[in-house]
Amino acid sequence: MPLLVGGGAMAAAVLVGDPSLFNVLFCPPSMPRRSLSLGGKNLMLHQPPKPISPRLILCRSGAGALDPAAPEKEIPKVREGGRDQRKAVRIAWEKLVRWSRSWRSKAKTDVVERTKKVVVLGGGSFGTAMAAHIAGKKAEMEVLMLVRDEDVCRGINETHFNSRKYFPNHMLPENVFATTNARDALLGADFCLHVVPVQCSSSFLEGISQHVDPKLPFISLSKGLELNTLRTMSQIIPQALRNPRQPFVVLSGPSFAVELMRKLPTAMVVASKDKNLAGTVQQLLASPHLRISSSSDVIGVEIAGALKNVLAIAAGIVEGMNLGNNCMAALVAQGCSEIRWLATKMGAKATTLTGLSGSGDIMLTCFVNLSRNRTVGLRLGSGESLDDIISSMNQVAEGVSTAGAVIALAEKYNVKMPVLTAVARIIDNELTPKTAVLELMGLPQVEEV
Ligand SMILES: NC(=O)C1=CN([C@@H]2O[C@H](COP(=O)(O)OP(=O)(O)OC[C@H]3O[C@@H](n4cnc5c(N)ncnc54)[C@H](O)[C@@H]3O)[C@@H](O)[C@H]2O)C=CC1
Ligand SMILES: O=C(CO)COP(=O)(O)O
Repeated sequence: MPLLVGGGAMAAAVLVGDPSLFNVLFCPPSMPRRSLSLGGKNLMLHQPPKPISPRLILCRSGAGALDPAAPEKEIPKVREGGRDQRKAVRIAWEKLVRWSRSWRSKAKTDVVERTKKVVVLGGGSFGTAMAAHIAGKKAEMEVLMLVRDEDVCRGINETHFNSRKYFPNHMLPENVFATTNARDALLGADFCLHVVPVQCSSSFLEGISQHVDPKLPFISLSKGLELNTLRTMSQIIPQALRNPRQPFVVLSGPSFAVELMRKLPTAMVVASKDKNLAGTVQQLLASPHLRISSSSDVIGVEIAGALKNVLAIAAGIVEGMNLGNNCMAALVAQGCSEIRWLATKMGAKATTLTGLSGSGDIMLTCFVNLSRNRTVGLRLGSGESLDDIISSMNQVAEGVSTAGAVIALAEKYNVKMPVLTAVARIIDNELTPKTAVLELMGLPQVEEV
């Protein structure tokens, strides 16, 4: 008969299944009972033998938890060790600080020094936050936002606020300006930040391509896949500009615009096939409150950033349906696996998917209410229709369009993606959230891969 060690809630939950299947090994001192009544049966609870095999410890943790008679005289020794340990930790920290200082002393600052103008395509939430961030690096730098709306343009130039839809409480630096004229915006720019939603990026860029210098580095911040073509931004930008050599960098990671605007500590990653360009953009963007890592894994960063938005919708649905924390954790873990399966088949590195653009952004958007994609899911899970949700939103939720593209990609690469497919079916109004959950729970119990 199997031995169940521990008498807490987890053990009780296991026993509820079939108490007769277990012998219970009870761990004092927290539950000084000798018997437990479950399902009408009285179970005998045994004191653990001493010492107990660690293999038997199922549901208690913490040093000495299973040894109530741990000798008092050992305590001073632990305290001695504590002092030594604190010293070791201090030395390790000091080493880190020295390493960091020497690294910083070697860090180049010439990129910011020689940058005179940055153009930001897109005057929405993230475009505005990034414009303010870069402008904050050097007052003499001109940061020019290309926007569509004349009122927004006037507001930025005359009052230094982009307050029509975004950031009514955040004054922009004096060196942020706006224009509705693409030629003026792009003329003489050293870098271009692309922050236009993915689905309209291609037509938008085709319309301004005649003003784009073929050597102008494009830094893409848009996260998603184009619905019918399944293209990522690293494909959309050079194709729309008809220049396969347009310098390209993708910038991604956990970064809500509002927190960047408030200068809260944030970390992102830049990825480019051109290592020098990645390093240059890293220098351009890094600041005391924004850490920028670099990578060469463009496809990994792009796919992670696009798919996390679909997973965030799923997380919102779970929240909206009140399915609990166990369900949320299981769903997000499964979603992470699905993203890894697809992305690695497309050539992404597994390490990218556990980094800032993968796990980092998944944690942020799946678990934090500021996410618009999660909010879409939450409202779907609470019973609202997608049409009502979309028509009441004044900002983009990229996961809605990307969901359809993901399923086509999954088919192309022959990857099973139950959670992300369920999101696409719910968005297409072909499945209710409740049926989706029942069907997902009924899938075969398979080996973890
Ligand atoms: N807001 C955030 O916290 C973050 C957003 N992003 C990504 O940045 C991209 C943009 O997002 P937001 O700025 O937040 O969106 P938003 O909805 O706040 O703004 C979108 C901007 O794009 C413009 N736009 C829309 N359609 C257009 C078209 N056809 N042609 C030209 N411009 C058009 C709008 O006028 C608006 O200025 C998205 O791909 C998003 O995933 C990435 C990280 C963080
Ligand atoms: O990508 C984001 C943060 O990293 C923003 O997420 P949402 O588009 O869901 O708000």
